[in-house]
Amino acid sequence: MLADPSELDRTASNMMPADAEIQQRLLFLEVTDEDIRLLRQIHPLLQPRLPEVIAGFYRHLQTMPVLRILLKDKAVLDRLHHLQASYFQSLTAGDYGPDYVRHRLRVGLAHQRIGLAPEWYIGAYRKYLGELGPLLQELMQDRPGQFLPTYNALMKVASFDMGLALDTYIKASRQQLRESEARFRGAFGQAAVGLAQLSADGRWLRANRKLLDIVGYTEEELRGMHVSDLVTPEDWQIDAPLLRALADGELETSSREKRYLCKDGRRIWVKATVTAMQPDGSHASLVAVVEDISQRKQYEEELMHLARHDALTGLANRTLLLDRVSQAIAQARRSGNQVAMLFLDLDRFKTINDSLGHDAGDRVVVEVGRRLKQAVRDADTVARFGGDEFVVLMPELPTEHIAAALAQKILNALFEPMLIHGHEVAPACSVGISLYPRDGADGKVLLKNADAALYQAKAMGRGNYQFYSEEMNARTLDRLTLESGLRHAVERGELQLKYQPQIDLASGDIIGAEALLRWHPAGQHLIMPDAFISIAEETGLIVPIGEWVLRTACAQQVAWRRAGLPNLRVAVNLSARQFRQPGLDAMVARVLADTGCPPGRLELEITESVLMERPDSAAQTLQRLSDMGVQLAIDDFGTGYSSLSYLKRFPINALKIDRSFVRDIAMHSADNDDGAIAAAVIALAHSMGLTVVAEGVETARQRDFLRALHCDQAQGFYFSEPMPAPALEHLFIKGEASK
Ligand SMILES: Nc1nc2c(ncn2[C@@H]2O[C@@H]3COP(=O)(O)O[C@H]4[C@@H](O)[C@H](n5cnc6c(=O)[nH]c(N)nc65)O[C@@H]4COP(=O)(O)O[C@H]3[C@H]2O)c(=O)[nH]1
Repeated sequence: MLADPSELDRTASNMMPADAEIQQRLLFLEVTDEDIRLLRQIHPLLQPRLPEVIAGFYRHLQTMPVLRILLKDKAVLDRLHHLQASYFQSLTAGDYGPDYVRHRLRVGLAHQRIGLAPEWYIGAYRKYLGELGPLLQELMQDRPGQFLPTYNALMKVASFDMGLALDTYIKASRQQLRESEARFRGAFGQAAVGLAQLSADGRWLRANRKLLDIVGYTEEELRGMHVSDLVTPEDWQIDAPLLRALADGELETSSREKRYLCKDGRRIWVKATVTAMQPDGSHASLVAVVEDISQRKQYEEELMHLARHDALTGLANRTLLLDRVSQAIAQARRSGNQVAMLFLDLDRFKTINDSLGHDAGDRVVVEVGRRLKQAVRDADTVARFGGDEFVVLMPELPTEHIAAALAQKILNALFEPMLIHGHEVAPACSVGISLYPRDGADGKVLLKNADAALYQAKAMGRGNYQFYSEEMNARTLDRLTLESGLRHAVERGELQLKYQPQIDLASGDIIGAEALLRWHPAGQHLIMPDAFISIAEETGLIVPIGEWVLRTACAQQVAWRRAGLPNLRVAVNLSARQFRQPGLDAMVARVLADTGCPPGRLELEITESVLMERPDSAAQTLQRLSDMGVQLAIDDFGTGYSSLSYLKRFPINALKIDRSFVRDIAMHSADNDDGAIAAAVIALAHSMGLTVVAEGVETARQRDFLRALHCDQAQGFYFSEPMPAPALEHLFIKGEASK
């Protein structure tokens, strides 16, 4: 593209030599008045021939491929033609003052701008003079004696022109250099990234404002420093060979994220890209582009932390735990030690959540996390898997006794009550333990097996720990299998009821039995309710299953009566979902009518937390059931944080004291606080006309203790485990016989 004409004029004017210099040049070229006279004389003769000279000149230029490219644009060519014509007109006009010079500079500039290099320029002049020689000779045939002086005069002016043209090249190039340097200085100084020049051996030579801001040094301070002074020793170990490779030309560019040590002692993250400027020259200099990426690194670290930690407790999550397990296994493989995985969940978390709210649940989880951290060694990892599930990883375990000791320590730690929203909560937990290498070769298998052991610990009555054993595997069906199996459990006749006798503490007589559900899928082990009731709840399967339980238990009550047993009471558990199911009372009435069980011989057990979820509608449902004559009991009393006076609003008949409560009070003597509280609860319940049933009585001491407190009834392993209906019949008959 040809430059803007007014810009060309301006630049040409800026380049104008002083008048004295013009005179000096003409003098040196020996341009005389005689020369000017001769040129003026030939001037009119030359004019008609100029187009042919110019055309020949451009034809010549276009014989060179490189020039052909430059001149291919028609507009450029036309403009050059035009300039050339006016040039020729003034060449022999005999006026070589400032206007002439300005014009020459302008033509030179135009050529320089389109990239016509000086060597082509000089070649072009040679072409002119070569063409003009014979032309002059032809035009001056009548004055052959003047040919040489005229040609000589033409040569002098052409040389003057050539000098001016070369001036434009030199001055324009210098100007361009100055401009590009100014641009570079501007860009360098104001760049939004840190920029620096370094010597090949890594000394700082120059740095821009941004870099100085990043590192906190002044340019003078930095100039005396070496790159190794800014990086950490670990980073320098990596950087040193890279710097050598850059200086030796083996590497063009190196880009790394690393830490810089700032003047104020801070360590920041930067991305430094260092490029060798003359990789093959002996004096390579290096240019560094330095970006402060501390913020990005911080976000990355936070993201990384979030991705590997539980947000509520800050403990490791599953991903981080599995990572640590792999490390621990690799380490154990070398040392010959074992790795233990302790899987635990809280025994009463759902109750806490339901009765005290999710906020309280969260606080319990946080506190449990804190206690677990306190219980373990620094090298152990405590992870939370969401909900109330925690896992502790113990690497480098010389013997499994240490895992057992930690499990016991954890059980004790979580048994200690915590104060949440003014309530004393003792979440308690069960623990399942698996060991590498015995129980699995990788984290996932170890987790699965620790979970199976946990399941077993719960089935054994919670609040204890179990090591994994091979037989447990069969019992840990995964959830999906359970769910699909459960759908057909009723129709396939896989459900069974066991009955746990309930004893009148004063007389020792069996006065009733609690129906407890078991599921026995064909060809598999028996499955305990803890493993499937929650799935039945979530899927709604509890509604048909619950009806089956009620119907079977009521039918059993009638069968026992027919078999000659007294009018025993059957207790049946109602789950939360069942309790909220519309038409519950109608269903109960239908079952009672169908089976012939007297309503007063059926006791429905509802947990405290179910009542507290929606107390008003619960009261209405209970009232309808009570109106039918059905007995109502509050199950697991003591775990749900409701007060006795609160329960007054519900038409209930009995209170079942939770077995953890029974275990607590019986561990102490009657004159202790717990004993006093138990005595007060029983007395208060009596004053409200409620029967008190103690659950989970396991020892004679507990029985005696409860009897001394005037507790009415009890059930528990001490009297009998849950058993099939015929077994209960035998037990009853044996008891009668021994009277
Ligand atoms: N450590 C210890 N445990 C004792 C002792 N005496 C009895 N147990 C166990 O304590 C549980 C008492 O039942 P629950 O508190 O209603 O707790 C029941 C109840 O909430 C639920 N469940 C059982 N059957 C049904 C059912 O038909 N419907 C509904 N909705 N839930 C049921 O499953 C829970 C667990 O039932 P099971 O595994 O049969 O566990 C039974 C019983 O075997 C003792 O002395 N020591």
